[in-house]
Amino acid sequence: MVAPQSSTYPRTDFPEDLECHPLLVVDYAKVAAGDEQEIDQLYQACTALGFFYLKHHGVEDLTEPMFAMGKATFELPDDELMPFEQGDSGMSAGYKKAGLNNVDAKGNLDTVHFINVAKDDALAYPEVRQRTYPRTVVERMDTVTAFVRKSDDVLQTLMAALEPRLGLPKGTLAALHKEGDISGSESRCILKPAEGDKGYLPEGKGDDGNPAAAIGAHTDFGVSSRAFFDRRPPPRLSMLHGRGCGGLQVLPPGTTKWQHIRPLPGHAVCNVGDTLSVYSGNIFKSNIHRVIPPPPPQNKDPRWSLVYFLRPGFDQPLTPLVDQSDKIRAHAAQDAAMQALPKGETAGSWYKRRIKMQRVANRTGPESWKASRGTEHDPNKE
Ligand SMILES: O=C(O)CCC(=O)C(=O)O
Ligand SMILES: [Fe+2]
Repeated sequence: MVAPQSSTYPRTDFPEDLECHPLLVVDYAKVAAGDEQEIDQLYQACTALGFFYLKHHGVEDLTEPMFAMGKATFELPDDELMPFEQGDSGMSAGYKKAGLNNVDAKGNLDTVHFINVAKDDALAYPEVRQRTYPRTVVERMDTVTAFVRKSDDVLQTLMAALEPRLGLPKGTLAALHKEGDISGSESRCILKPAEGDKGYLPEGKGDDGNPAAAIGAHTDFGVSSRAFFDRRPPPRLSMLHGRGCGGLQVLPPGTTKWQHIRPLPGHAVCNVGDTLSVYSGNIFKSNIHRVIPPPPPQNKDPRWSLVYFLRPGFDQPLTPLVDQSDKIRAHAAQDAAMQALPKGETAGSWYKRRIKMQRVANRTGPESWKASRGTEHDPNKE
């Protein structure tokens, strides 16, 4: 069945009867208005799976122009795109061509294209703070700037609402994610092309004989709002927007079975990433997730998604905020993953190592894959 949601994007529906992992729903408008019950719900989501749906977030009208920017970019010929490829040195901003990242220890290749725009570049435009971008991005920088600005505000508001629950003084988390400090914060438009389309790559075979992932199992770095938070360190908060296409899966703690996240119209999927989890002393969870080819009939469609990743300034130490909160100190003291955190990491060193080690060009064997995960210190994660 073709869902009549967008005249420019006909697609099939996510299967109604497919079993999915339920997520708590958080109403952004209520959190922003200081509704204590809603903030409790947000706190609960961050301490359990670290993933939740976010509604009434105000980013709704900014997503289709971002997908249009992505479409124009991915249609460019390779000789125009490749000069902006993110490269093998640990930079995320830029174009990432499908097939240049690994998705598992075996060395299978990813099948998705990214166009990542650094918050630093979007907000400072026309000043170049990290790098330059293809003309399709530059021509639409006002679109990108609006999306980055709004998404960043949403995630900063959520973090600020959580500070009292963590026992943190007001403004502690904002200071770690300060505008103007060079960081890994970025917008990301993702395309997994349909079979036969430009840039399509078939998935390889995993160890279990099933198709390999399109994006391998990982946690996010900071805070994501794609539909919202991801799992696997480095730290962050993210916000994810889809176009109704499935394929995102989570591996709930203590289980071995990957579970689908159902795409819900108008809802972003948000998740806590590694940095926010570490700052909280692991009170908040950064959960492992991945993207697989969407369940039929959506496996015949192109898969589009859009994420905003909020990540701390590169120079910020990556360590639990034990001096600012007794609650965090007490939690970190009895948390095995926090005790095993590598010393001397910054948000930047953690992030760059992970980006770098998932690149095919830097693969030495299963150990380089492991070094890209960010969870190697954590006895509770694979
Ligand atoms: O496309 C998605 O649904 C998830 C993407 C993701 O997890 C990521 O880019 O970190
Ligand atoms: Fe992710």
